[in-house]
Amino acid sequence: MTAVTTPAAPCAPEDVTRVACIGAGVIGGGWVAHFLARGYDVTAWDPAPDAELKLRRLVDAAWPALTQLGLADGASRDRLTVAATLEEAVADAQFVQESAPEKLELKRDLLAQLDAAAPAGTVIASSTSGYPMTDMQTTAADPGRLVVGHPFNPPYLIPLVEVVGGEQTAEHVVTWASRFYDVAGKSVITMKSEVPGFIANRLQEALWREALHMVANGEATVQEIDDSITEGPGLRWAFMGPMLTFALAGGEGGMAHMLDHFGPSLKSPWTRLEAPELDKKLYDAVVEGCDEEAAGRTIADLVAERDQGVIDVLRATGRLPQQRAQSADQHQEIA
Ligand SMILES: NC(=O)C1=CN([C@@H]2O[C@H](COP(=O)(O)OP(=O)(O)OC[C@H]3O[C@@H](n4cnc5c(N)ncnc54)[C@H](O)[C@@H]3O)[C@@H](O)[C@H]2O)C=CC1
Ligand SMILES: C[N+](C)(C)CC(=O)CC(=O)[O-]
Repeated sequence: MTAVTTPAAPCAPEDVTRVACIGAGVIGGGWVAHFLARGYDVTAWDPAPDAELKLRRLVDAAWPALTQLGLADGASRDRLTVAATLEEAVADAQFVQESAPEKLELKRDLLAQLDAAAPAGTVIASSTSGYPMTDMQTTAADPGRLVVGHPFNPPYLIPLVEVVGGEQTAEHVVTWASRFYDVAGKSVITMKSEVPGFIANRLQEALWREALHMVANGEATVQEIDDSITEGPGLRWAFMGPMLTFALAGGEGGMAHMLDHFGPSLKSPWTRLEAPELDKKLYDAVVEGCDEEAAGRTIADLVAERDQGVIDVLRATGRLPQQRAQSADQHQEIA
């Protein structure tokens, strides 16, 4: 990384009070809800004519879940402003989160525009699901302040953010962004190098590719694929990742025995490496399978069900923000 002329951020991550969210769809709207619930003043901008209506609807739908999680002091939906222009949105922002459509040219142009409009040094993060920042920062005057902050849907409930800079990102910007997300209540993985898809999407993509192969070949239905995860490995993955889970598959011998025992089967023809053609037949099969599985539940019903499910899992595994704070206090008392 080349830390060149990028100035320091206008304030420390702990002192940020004003955040701008650019692009207010599924993810941008989710970020808005998260930052409002954590007590920030949020200014949003989105070029779609109905964006404000949809954004306020999304925030209203998320608010009951956020209230259950525990709102920060002073948190209020009234602290959301929807700006008329991009320039107005970022004019006095202390942090900018970009969540526009996943199109490389659009991201390049938008990040350059944001760089031109935001106060010098303000860190600008992209929610991109997989573009390396190196490919997106090519036209900005100060590429050093651009960094990836990849969230998970919905950003107001799923803690993880993957932070990674591009070749031209200043190192102090990566550090600042990671600390800021941490202060803002997220769980941060700061990656040392750029990997397309980062860590989690690379893993999810492999699973997704195999699921599509099975649907395309009539080997499993959409419902069976979902059940195979929610009734199986998904239950373990909520609190123990695939590595440690498999270490337990080796019994007393742990991962070493697991590798000796099952390692050779990695060469068995279980996976199909190439992505399947997403032709009309497969497209329709996946869409219809999801409709069948939803069995009349609307997207709003499913969002509410998912939100409650995530909260229940966080609560059951001691990871609600108030539970984390309590356990930190207990550790301090013991020490
Ligand atoms: N949907 C998901 O599950 C996740 C998406 N992401 C990433 O978040 C970003 C946004 O994705 P979604 O929210 O799903 O898309 P979306 O389609 O729901 O929202 C995109 C929003 O950007 C607005 N927009 C269009 N042109 C724009 C421009 N030039 N400047 C600013 N806003 C513009 C649209 O009006 C729309 O409201 C993408 O980079 C995506 O890869 C990241 C994690 C998860
Ligand atoms: C579907 N997606 C690739 C945009 C998903 C993500 O990027 C993360 C998530 O929420 O799973």
